[in-house]
Amino acid sequence: MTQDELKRAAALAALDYIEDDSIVGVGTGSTVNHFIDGLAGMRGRIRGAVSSSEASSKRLAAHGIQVFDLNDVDSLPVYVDGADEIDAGFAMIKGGGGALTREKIVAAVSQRFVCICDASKRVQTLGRFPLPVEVIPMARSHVARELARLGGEPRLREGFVTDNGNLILDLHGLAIDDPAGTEARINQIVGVVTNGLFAARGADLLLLAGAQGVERFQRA
Ligand SMILES: O=C(CO)[C@H](O)[C@H](O)COP(=O)(O)O
Repeated sequence: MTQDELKRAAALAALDYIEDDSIVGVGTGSTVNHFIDGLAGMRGRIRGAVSSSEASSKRLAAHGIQVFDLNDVDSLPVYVDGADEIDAGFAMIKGGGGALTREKIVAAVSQRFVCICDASKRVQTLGRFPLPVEVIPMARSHVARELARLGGEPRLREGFVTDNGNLILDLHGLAIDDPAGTEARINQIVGVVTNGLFAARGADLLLLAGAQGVERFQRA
């Protein structure tokens, strides 16, 4: 199977966790695009979705799925999203698509985070994938200097502006032994909106697609 076929298999497995009459939290990325396409088949059974990006909102709307403003929703039973890396403790690096801040917000109001991935995303230690950090534009150089002090090499994502009008610094070469500590530490730098470590609020369920099919792992 190709990587895209594996992503699709993981995404479709997540449909098992969607409750009738619910509003679904929806992430961003190529794996989630398969999930949205699958969700279209449940259109009459769900109330709609809360989306983590303009791209996902557009795709949901194209399928006739109503997109709710998060401010009009108190809580979501399930949030479905992909990841760039996930470790054994279900901490993740996310934000390869630059939607990390809205993803973190929607995940925060969701009762259950269902992570959908192909098997290549599972790692021993987070950090081979560059860690995205969303930054207020005027703080770009200050934040880059502070990130460099942590030991990594920050690189501006050229030509990219987030849905929130901010910039992304991708932090290369940082071995992340303490995901929760690193997440908190980077978020304390003035000018950082948030970073792509999802450790304080990691995944609850991992649907991992490999050659043998989709394996389901519940967070201990
Ligand atoms: O965090 C994300 C977007 O901001 C994505 O979930 C992550 O980048 C994985 O993407 P893909 O499903 O395309 O491999």
